[in-house]
Amino acid sequence: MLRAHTVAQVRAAEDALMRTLPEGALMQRAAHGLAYAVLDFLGGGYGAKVLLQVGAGNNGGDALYAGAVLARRGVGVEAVLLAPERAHAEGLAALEAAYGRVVDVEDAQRPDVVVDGIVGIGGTPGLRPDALAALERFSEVPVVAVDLPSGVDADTGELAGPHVQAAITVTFGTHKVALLADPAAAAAGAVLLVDIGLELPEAAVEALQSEDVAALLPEPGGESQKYSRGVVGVRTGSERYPGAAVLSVAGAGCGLAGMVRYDGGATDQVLAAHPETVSGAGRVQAWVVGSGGGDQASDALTRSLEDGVPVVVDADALTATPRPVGRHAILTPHAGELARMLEVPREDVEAAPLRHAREAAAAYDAVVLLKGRRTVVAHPDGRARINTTGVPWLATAGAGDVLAGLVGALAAAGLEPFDAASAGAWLHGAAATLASHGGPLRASAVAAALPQAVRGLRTP
Ligand SMILES: NC(=O)C1=CN([C@@H]2O[C@H](COP(=O)(O)OP(=O)(O)OC[C@H]3O[C@@H](n4cnc5c(N)ncnc54)[C@H](OP(=O)(O)O)[C@@H]3O)[C@@H](O)[C@H]2O)[C@@H](O)CC1
Ligand SMILES: Nc1ncnc2c1ncn2[C@@H]1O[C@H](COP(=O)(O)OP(=O)(O)O)[C@@H](O)[C@H]1O
Ligand SMILES: [K+]
Repeated sequence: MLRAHTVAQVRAAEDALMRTLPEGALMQRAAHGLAYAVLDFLGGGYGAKVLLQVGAGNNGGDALYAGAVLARRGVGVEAVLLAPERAHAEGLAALEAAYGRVVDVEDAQRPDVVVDGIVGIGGTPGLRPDALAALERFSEVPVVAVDLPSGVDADTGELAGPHVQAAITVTFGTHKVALLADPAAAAAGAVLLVDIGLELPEAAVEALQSEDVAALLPEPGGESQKYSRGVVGVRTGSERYPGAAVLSVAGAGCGLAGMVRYDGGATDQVLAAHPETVSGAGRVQAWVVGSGGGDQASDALTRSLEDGVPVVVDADALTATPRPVGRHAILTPHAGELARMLEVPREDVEAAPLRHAREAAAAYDAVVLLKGRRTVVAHPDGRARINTTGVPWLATAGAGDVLAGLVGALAAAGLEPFDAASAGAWLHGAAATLASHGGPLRASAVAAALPQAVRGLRTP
């Protein structure tokens, strides 16, 4: 499991560890990890040029110490001090002892990499004008961010004005929430974690990794039969929107549940595309409702909720969902749908997806899966997972229908709603990556790639 912690949690863990270590040891660990990440990024040290942007706090200290390591490896290191009188004194001495140079930003040479040591977990979101001006001098040069891309809100993943756009972020001890949650996570680039030995409490936000998903997936045994593996019922689509039914059944029929029942208005099309589907109502272990359901979505939702089994609620059924609906429901809105449910502007949801998913989970007392580049799965008890698989090509019509069916299959197979939603999002993204091969994809291709994504988890 990849874990992200809040600033308060990180500070407490750092304080506890620092009491057991010689002065400055922790920063040395961080700075060495940072320096080697920069060397990797440069593909070697000798003859390369690095510019450090150094703020007044310990984030700047990390950059200065790393600069000293780089300078000793033959890198030409220059440092711009944004607050010269408050720059980390020992770090600055180390840099100068290694023949790194302090320069005014207008005198700096064009570097191969800018190291952003402006501000880390001690910052207020946004960037001050002097920091912004220093960054703009070499705006086309890739940035390695220290701990966080400066300017983002570490605990929420929200933005408040200008921020660094990094190629990579080298973070220390644990991920910060902003490195998982969009929109800030989109500013971090690839994230590298340097272990500095922190003992951390339960994470504020998690991201499932392949081994976590593998452990959650159902495993049929010799005694299994189709009913014991779980039956997923699908009440999606309509005469007007048969495609949504075909796609949600494609997701539900990924093979992780034992059987798919279809009980909606597009039976002929569903059976033509998926002959293994059983048509008509019957006993199920989870329902999927809403996608392409039009006017019938609300009725399908009401009937499905009466069964007391998990219900995946998508698209047209979302605004008809009672508040609270209860913990057997899994709501799967995109930002526009969640905005309508919470009666807020869509931009507000996009600017703060983690916060809005959590608010909705509390308001509905249900698991909420908010779709996006970084899909958020929020539990009403406050837990949250963020999905890191997928490719932008997945933003295509019908992809959400496949996801709803897949999550329904996992719930029918016995996963808790929170696990079904988060493992479903992971597999959906992994299947999209396989189907894409770096190019465009169709939603049906994502469904077709699901068995391969599952196989990939099972092959050591
Ligand atoms: N503690 C440890 O053992 C370890 C700590 N580590 C490292 O320390 C970092 C935390 O260091 P920190 O607490 O010194 O705060 P930090 O992030 O440098 O920011 C404070 C400075 O930024 C300034 N500033 C604020 N907002 C700003 C803005 N919007 N735009 C511009 N400037 C702004 C603010 O200025 P002021 O408000 O004082 O004028 C203040 O001077 C952490 O992220 C990690 O990198 C690692 O080495 C591991 C061991
Ligand atoms: N920029 C992006 N990068 C990766 N995945 C994305 C991005 N934008 C959206 N997605 C994913 O694409 C899917 C789109 O689903 P949705 O919006 O419900 O489409 P539809 O309603 O047409 O099926 C979701 O799984 C979502 O997480
Ligand atoms: K930084």
